[in-house]
Amino acid sequence: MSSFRTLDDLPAEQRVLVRLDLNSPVEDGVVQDNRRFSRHAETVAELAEAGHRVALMAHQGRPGRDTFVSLEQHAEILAEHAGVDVDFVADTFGDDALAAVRDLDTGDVLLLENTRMTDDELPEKEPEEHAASDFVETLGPEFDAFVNDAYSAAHRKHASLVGFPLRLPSYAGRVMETEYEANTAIAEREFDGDVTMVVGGTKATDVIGVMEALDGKVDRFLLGGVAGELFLRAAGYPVGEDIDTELFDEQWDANEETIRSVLDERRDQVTLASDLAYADADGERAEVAVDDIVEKTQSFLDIGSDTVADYEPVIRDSEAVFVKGALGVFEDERFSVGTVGVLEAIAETDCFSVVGGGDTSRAITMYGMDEDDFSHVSIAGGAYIRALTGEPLPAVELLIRSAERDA
Ligand SMILES: Nc1ncnc2c1ncn2[C@@H]1O[C@H](COP(=O)(O)OP(=O)(O)O)[C@@H](O)[C@H]1O
Ligand SMILES: O=C(OP(=O)(O)O)[C@H](O)COP(=O)(O)O
Repeated sequence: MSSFRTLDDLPAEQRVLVRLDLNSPVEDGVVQDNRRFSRHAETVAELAEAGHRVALMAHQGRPGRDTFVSLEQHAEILAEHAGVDVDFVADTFGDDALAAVRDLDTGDVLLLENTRMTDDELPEKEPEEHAASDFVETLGPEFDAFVNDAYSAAHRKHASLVGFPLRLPSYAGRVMETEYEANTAIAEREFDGDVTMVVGGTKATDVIGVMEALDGKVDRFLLGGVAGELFLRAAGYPVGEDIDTELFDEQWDANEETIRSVLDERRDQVTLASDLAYADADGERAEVAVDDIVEKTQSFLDIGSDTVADYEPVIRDSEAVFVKGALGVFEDERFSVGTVGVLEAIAETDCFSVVGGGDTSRAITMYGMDEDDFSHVSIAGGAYIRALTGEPLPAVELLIRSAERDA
């Protein structure tokens, strides 16, 4: 079977360009520490200790969102976890970035600015087009090798993920290697009993896009979060439209056809919320049955308690449960009932369980649950459900192409 090279194959004393996924929750401008830092720190420490000259790239948020911030704080958090100094330069591939890269000595580590701050990074394009961008053509020649550790971003065809492997000998970092192996093994597993997928979160497009491809693998989908509201909207309920957010209408336009087709063709496999929660005039959690919503006047921020009670027995009767996305805004305790209720129900059973996503997996630690009660907790969300379909991840394919080219 074709495979990629790992750090075990990396020659000594390289100038290495490394892609991490440090995309993190940001609260009031403050980047929140999470498992992505501790996991990537292992790769960074290994490269520094081996005496390579290390320049790191990563993205944070999406342009236009509150989470789209500089990586300056990320350098400090990563340094603490890795136990090595991590310098930061507020530039992606301009003169300041090139000067800092050329200044690297053996064992030094430098973090470049948020890759999404260069226009060349987004949107999705073919690898050949990205490889010909100014970003890749300028930065690439400064290095001997490219290491991709960003498994959780490997479903994206962005310049920093698929452009550099066409220019440089490329290797998988330790996180890429272990997450790829774990998620591939999970995708290949067969289950005799029912397989349930809990679908929520804000990145509805990522999950809705793979629901059809998971046909035959997943018996039942339990819906919540933004994705769940979009399904309720398709079923005729006046929810899932933007009031103060930009989460719904754009994703509705992109996914309406697929949602309607999923509902037409496999309505009995999809369970929608029967009630939703919102903040009332006093700021208290209030719940309403979806049948009683006549007009959309407020934002819904969680599934309701009756829905949690509907979902619990389905989880108890499942042989495997996959979670992608939170069922509500669990960071606010008032709206944690759905996410925590469902995760606790999973933890109490002995079913095979996987919880994925940078944000969603954080609920486990935030609410004092034990990670050992789940079979696998992945720092990847969209990449892990794409892997479940058996479809290749673009950035992984490019690592394999690089190994084949240099064989
Ligand atoms: N109804 C909702 N409205 C707004 N945000 C929601 C809602 N339900 C869940 N969320 C948010 O979804 C986020 C997780 O979504 P997403 O980024 O898609 O997942 P992950 O990063 O875990 O892959 C959580 O941080 C939670 O606050
Ligand atoms: O956090 C990520 O994905 P995830 O939320 O599916 O785990 C990745 O960093 C990809 O980020 P993106 O979904 O803005 O391209």
